[in-house]
Amino acid sequence: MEIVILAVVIAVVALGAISGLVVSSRKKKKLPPPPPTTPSVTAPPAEPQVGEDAETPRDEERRTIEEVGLPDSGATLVEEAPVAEPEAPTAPPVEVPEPTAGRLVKLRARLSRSQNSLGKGLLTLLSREHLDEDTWEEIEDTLLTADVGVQPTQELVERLRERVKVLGTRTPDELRGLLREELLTLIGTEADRSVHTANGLGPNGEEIPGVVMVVGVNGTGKTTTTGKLARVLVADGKSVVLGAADTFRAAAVDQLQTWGDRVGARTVRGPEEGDPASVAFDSVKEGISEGADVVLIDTAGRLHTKTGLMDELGKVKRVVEKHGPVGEVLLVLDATTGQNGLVQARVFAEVVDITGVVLTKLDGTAKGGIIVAVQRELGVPVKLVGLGEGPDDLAPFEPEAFVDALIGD
Ligand SMILES: Nc1nc2c(ncn2[C@@H]2O[C@H](COP(=O)(O)OP(=O)(O)OP(=O)(O)O)[C@@H](O)[C@H]2O)c(=O)[nH]1
Repeated sequence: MEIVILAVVIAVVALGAISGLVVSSRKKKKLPPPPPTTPSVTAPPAEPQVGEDAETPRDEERRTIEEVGLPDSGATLVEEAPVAEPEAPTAPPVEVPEPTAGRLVKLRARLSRSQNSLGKGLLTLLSREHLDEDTWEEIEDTLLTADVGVQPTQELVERLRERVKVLGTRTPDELRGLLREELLTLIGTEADRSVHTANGLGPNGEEIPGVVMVVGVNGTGKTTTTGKLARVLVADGKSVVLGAADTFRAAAVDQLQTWGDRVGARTVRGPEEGDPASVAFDSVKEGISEGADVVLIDTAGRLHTKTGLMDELGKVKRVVEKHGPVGEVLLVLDATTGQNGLVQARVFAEVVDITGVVLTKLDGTAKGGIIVAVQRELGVPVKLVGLGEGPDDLAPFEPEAFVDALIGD
C-alpha cells in the first residue's frame, strides 16, 4: 500500500513538473518578439531556450537580411499607412456673366428711380394747360438742375416750344412722344457707342489684342469699372488680360486682380510704386503671348499737376504703342460730381485722346443730364454707364433705353 501511495505521489510530482514546463513555454510565446536589429536577424541565436527550440528547429534555414527585406524608411511605410496630403486650396469657380445685350433695360428700374425728377418733372410741366413763360422757365430750370448744361437746355426748350405751338392741342401721349424725340436728339442716336476691342496690327503686321486704356481721377470708380468691363467683355465671349498700371495704390492692384480672378482673366502687376508704363507694356506683351482678345489697362489718375498726368498717361500710351495701336481710351467720370466732372474731362482730354466716356454712379444722382453735357464738352460719346456697385451693374449705354427709363413708355 505504501508503495502505491509513493508511486501516486511521484506521478503527481512528475505531472506537475511537465505541466509547469508547458505553461512556461506558452508564456514565452506571448512575449513580444525582440527588436529587429540587424545582428539578431542574421546571427544564430545564443543559448537556445526551451520554448524557442520548440518553435523553430535549430537546423531550419534562416533568411538573410536581404531576403527578409526590412521596411526601408518612407516608401513602404507610406504604402502601409498613407500620409494624407494637405489639400491645396481650391480656386473659386470662374464666373461666366450673362451676355450684356439689353443690360440697360434690365437696370431700367434703377435709372427710373434716380432720374425720375428729370423725366417725370418735364412731363408734368409740359402737361399744364397753359404753357406760359413761367412754365417754360421751370422746364429750363429742371434741365439745368439735371446738369444738361446751358446751351443744350436752351436748344431743347426752343425746339419744344416750337413743336408744341405747331401741335395745338396736346394729349399726354403726344407730349411724351415729343419729349422723347427731343431728348434723343440731344443725346444723339447716331454715335458709335461700341467699345473698340478689335485686334490691332503689330509693327510686323501681326495681329495683336485690342488694347483699351481706362483713365480718370481716382475715386471715380475707375478700377471697379475696369473690373466690370472685363466681365462685360468675357460675357460677350472675349478673353481678357488686365494690366494693373495704377501702381501707386497697392489696394487698387489687388482689387483689380480680384475682379480678374473671378472671370479667369490674368492680371499683370508690377512692383509697388513701379513704372506704370512698364506694367502697361508687359500686360500687352502678356496679352500677345496668351493670344488674348483684349488687354484692359487701369491707369493711375492723380491730378496734382497737369504736367505730371500728361507725362504719365502720355508715356503709358507711347510705350503700349510699341506693340501696336491703342483701340480705345475710356475716361471714367463720376456722375455725382456734376460740373466738377466736366472740369476733369477737360483736363484729361488735353493730355490724351479720349475716345469714349464711362459715366459711373448714375444710380446715385438725379443729374443724368451730364451725359449730354459731357458729350458736348468732349465731342465723344458716352459708351457705358455704371448703375450700382454690383459686378454686373455696368451697362452699354443705349440712348433709347435711357430716355424710356426717364419718361416711361
Ligand atoms: N453706386 C455706385 N457705386 C459705384 C459705381 N462704380 C463704382 N462705384 C463705387 O465707387 C467706389 C470707388 O471705386 P474705385 O473703383 O475704387 O475707384 P477708383 O477710381 O479706381 O479709385 P482708386 O481705386 O483709388 O484708383 C467703390 O466703392 C465702387 O464700388 C456705380 O456705378 N454706382
